[in-house]
Amino acid sequence: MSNQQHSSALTVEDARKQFLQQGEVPSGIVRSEIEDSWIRSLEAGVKCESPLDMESLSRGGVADLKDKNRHLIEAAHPEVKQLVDYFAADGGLVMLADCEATILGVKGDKRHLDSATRQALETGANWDEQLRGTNAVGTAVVERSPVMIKGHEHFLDKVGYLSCCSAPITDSKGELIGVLDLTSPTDNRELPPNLSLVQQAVRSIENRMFSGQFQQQVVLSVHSRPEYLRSSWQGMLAMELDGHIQAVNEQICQLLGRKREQLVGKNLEELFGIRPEVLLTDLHRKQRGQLRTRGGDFVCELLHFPNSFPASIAKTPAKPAKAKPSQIPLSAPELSELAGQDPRLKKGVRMGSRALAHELPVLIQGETGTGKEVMAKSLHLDSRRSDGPFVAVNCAAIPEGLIESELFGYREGAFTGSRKGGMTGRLEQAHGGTLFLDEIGDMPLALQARLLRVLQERTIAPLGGGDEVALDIAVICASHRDLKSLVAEGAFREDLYYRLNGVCLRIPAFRDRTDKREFINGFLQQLTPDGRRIEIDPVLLEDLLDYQWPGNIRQLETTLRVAIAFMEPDEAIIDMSHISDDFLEELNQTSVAELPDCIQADAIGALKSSELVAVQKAVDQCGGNISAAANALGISRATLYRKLKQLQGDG
Ligand SMILES: Nc1ncnc2c1ncn2[C@@H]1O[C@H](COP(=O)(O)OP(=O)(O)OP(=O)(O)O)[C@@H](O)[C@H]1O
Repeated sequence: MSNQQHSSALTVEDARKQFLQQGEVPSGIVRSEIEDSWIRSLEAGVKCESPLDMESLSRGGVADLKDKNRHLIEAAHPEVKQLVDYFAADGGLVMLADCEATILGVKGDKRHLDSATRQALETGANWDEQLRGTNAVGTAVVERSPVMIKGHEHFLDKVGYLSCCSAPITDSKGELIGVLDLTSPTDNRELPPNLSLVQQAVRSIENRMFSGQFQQQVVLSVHSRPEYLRSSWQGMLAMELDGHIQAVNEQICQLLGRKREQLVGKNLEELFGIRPEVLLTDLHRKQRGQLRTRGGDFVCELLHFPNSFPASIAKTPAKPAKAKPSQIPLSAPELSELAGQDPRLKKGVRMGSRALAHELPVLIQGETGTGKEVMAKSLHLDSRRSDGPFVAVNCAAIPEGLIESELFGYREGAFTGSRKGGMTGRLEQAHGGTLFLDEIGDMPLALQARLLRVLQERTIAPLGGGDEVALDIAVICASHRDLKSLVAEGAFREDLYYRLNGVCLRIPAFRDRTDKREFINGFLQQLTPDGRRIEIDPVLLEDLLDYQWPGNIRQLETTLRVAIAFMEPDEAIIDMSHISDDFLEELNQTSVAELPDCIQADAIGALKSSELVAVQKAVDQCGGNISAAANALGISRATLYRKLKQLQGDG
């Protein structure tokens, strides 16, 4: 009988016994990673027959452990919850461990476990491979890769009835920070632990932590296929506004076929041949950008843009907000500053502030990026509730199935999978302060009725019953959609519309503001990092004033920030050279589009045929007067300026 035939008749348990007796693992029975782990376990002196006695941590010890790993625990919460919902009903457990294989939390159905295992899987128990031998959590820590350990592949006899899958969780530097694990009894044929499920959950956790860590940077979602953008398979890249790459996730390294150190510290342009301001303008205007490499093309979307408010204009409440000690103090401009010099806005701000003072709700309407949320914050900070919390809920961003519990909260045991201790809803969190309901037009109809009742009665009854809680809140709502039309279409309750619409404050689109020039100049100073005095070239400023600004102040902010980032330290004037080609193109289109058709055709034709020579000639003929030359050529000053730059570059 050949060795191979002999060994294939062996069970994993036999193979392990044989290994322990003879010091060699019979071939063909277990995977090489199990064999390696058995050898390590033996060398560490672990005994297969050892009991599962675990030293349990004191309460203080558990609290310290959780505190040390709180970012991981918080980031993993949604995936742990989802896996528990999916997995626990069939006897599965979901575990989170730290980077040393110490359990941070176990959720799910423990009925299938014997009492020793139950105790060994408490928070604080350590599953280091050196102590417990081959096990999914401990072995994943050693291997730094996902592992599945089935039945008697475990080194300890006592856990031979379990099957487990673990995947390591790493931070933005690729360092191990924890392990996620799915465990169930081996005889569970319904839902055996699934390695790809754990890996997918881990990618989502890592991506969430990545986004949270780079609040002051631009964060991009990158993939070769657009359908994978913003998914757990997305590549992620965090960079400064000048394109300096701060961090990348593992997926982008795999997509690009590069190591982390070949990407971090490099410049976007160096890697992808695109200037950051060009990419950012694309992302802003078209929501999507393209990154080209020799290995192929990638698409990207903007996940995060650096936090907007410059400290210089931030108004911070005198006393810290009550909501949570760790909360970042709310900042927003003074109301007078916000209104600027636009008479409609000034009136709106005055009315909004009075409405809140008289306990009336405020409805803010305006196009996207006009500053509805900023306005809500400023109104709150100006109100008598400024010391209380400001709680913002974006009704469009919360999945329909979650919005009810998110808003109204629930009591413990309200439904299967509900959190222990229940959850305080956002309405209750806003008690003593202001509730800001953004994109209220997207609230499902069924919930509109519930919200109406809360606003009428000023009390709230969380899901799952219990006492009603009195609410003292100011309510500000916002929508970029016309709520009146939604009412007419039957998509928004009329009674709620009238209840919310104490005062309707319409923020004008930026292009319609009468104080654009002052606003741009003032805003520029606020955005300038070190108090440097910066001006905009008068030719460029005129073009900016003529532009339509479909993304309103948000788009203006990006444009100015990008321009500032591209100024040399000794430059004091922003001109066309600091503006991306794409955005210049748009400025031109606006200008050319304003010309009569025949002149437009002439201008474009002239430009294409005679090119730069004609440009130089026109400028010379006009004695160097750019505006006059642009007029003569029938093109905008922006285009002319760019052509001149090209000429100078060529010369
Ligand atoms: N008056 C202002 N002064 C300075 N910055 C502003 C002002 N108004 C808005 N912004 C900036 O513009 C951006 C968009 O503002 P905000 O999110 O309040 O707009 P919004 O109307 O609520 O947008 P959306 O409808 O897309 O949610 C933010 O980055 C904000 O900092």
